Amino acid sequence: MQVSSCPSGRQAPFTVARRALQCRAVAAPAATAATAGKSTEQVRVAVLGASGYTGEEVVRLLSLHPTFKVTALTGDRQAGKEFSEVFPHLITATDVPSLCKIDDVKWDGVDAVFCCLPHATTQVVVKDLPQHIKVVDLSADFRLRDVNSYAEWYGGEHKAVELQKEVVYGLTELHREAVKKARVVANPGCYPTSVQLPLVPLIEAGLILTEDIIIDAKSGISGAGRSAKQNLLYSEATEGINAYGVTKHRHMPEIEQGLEDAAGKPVRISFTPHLMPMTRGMESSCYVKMAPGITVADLRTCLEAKYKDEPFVHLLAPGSTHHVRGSNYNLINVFEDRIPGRAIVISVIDNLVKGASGQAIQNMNLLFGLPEETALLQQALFP
Ligand SMILES: NC(=O)C1=CN([C@@H]2O[C@H](COP(=O)(O)OP(=O)(O)OC[C@H]3O[C@@H](n4cnc5c(N)ncnc54)[C@H](OP(=O)(O)O)[C@@H]3O)[C@@H](O)[C@H]2O)C=CC1
Ligand SMILES: CC(=O)N[C@@H](CCC(=O)OP(=O)(O)O)C(=O)O
Repeated sequence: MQVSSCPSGRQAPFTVARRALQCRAVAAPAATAATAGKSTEQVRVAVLGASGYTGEEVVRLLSLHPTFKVTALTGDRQAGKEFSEVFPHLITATDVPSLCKIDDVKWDGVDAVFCCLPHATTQVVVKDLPQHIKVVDLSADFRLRDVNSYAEWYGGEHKAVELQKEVVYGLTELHREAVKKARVVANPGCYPTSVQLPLVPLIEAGLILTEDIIIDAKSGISGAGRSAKQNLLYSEATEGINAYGVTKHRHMPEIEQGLEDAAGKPVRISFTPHLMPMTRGMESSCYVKMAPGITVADLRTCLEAKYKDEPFVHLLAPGSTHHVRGSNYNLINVFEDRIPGRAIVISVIDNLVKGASGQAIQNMNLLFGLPEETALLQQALFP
């Protein structure tokens, strides 16, 4: 099967084109932001749920953003506190407002909202935001197009059915053009990001079969958020690996929605997530069956062609969470299985960055006409 005109074979490291893209992004002037049709120097940003892990990560990454200025931060139990009291490590984030309750935010002083609230809480908040505000929602509340599916997997009726119809699912590399035109973006879940980025192009190209996809995924503990839970106690999470949500994790319908769009037919996956004794990082090992006559070189050629100009997605050995820690990168690798006709696709991200806050900023940059990479080109922290 003809899959691409790109050279196949070895993993391609950075290309000249990518380097040029990255340099351009760093030099981008702040005055290019456009909001509600008018040019503006700064975009005023509210982070809802800023006392949680993803909210903190948005503020940390925005400390290097030339255009987005934080003008409101909310917390629930932590409301009333200085942000620096809750997160003393953010040395330069001293000019940000203190944490307030959502009801106390002055919305006419806000152009953009990063919504980092728990799911179910989010729908009611986002639905009532003034129309001039652009929103990237990090929760799962708007990710499933089918509100009945939402009710089934999240255990409650959808509370913003009309708004759901206009929301764009923002897996940036795959939905960039739709994101640019959106007002409200549903930021993908961390597991769905790590799985869809490698598998969607392979399914679209007809290179892998959709009948027999097995995903063995692992997440760092920060994936569960900052609030106290018994299974997250050091004594119960360290020195062990815990499979959870077996056969019923709520990221399954989200992954299937993306793979079904790519396949044009129903897809059922086998997906098992594991809680790993590490703070950050996510690794998804995807076991797939190749279409007749297809080789691993074809899979690699397809992914190289798809992502050759993308700043954040790279085909690179060997696929360790150490290589993406604190960064917005997704590293993918493809191996030939010992069982003939099968391949193993490994994908790693940082759950809090490409899996949440980094991708949210990537999407928000697009909503305001900014270079997508703005404030996101940090390399991974290693070791
Ligand atoms: N952690 C991750 O890796 C990822 C998380 N997500 C999603 O992002 C969202 C945020 O996750 P995360 O940051 O980890 O969660 P956290 O538990 O760390 O933070 C939740 C935040 O929401 C606030 N909050 C909680 N309940 C309410 C409420 N009833 N009203 C108003 N504010 C409230 C908390 O305030 P306070 O602490 O002051 O009480 C806190 O600021 C969730 O929907 C999560 O599923 C998505 C991808 C990855
Ligand atoms: C380790 C851990 O508990 N991870 C979370 C996923 C985090 C994420 O992306 O979740 P949302 O869909 O809620 O946004 C979980 O499995 O529920």
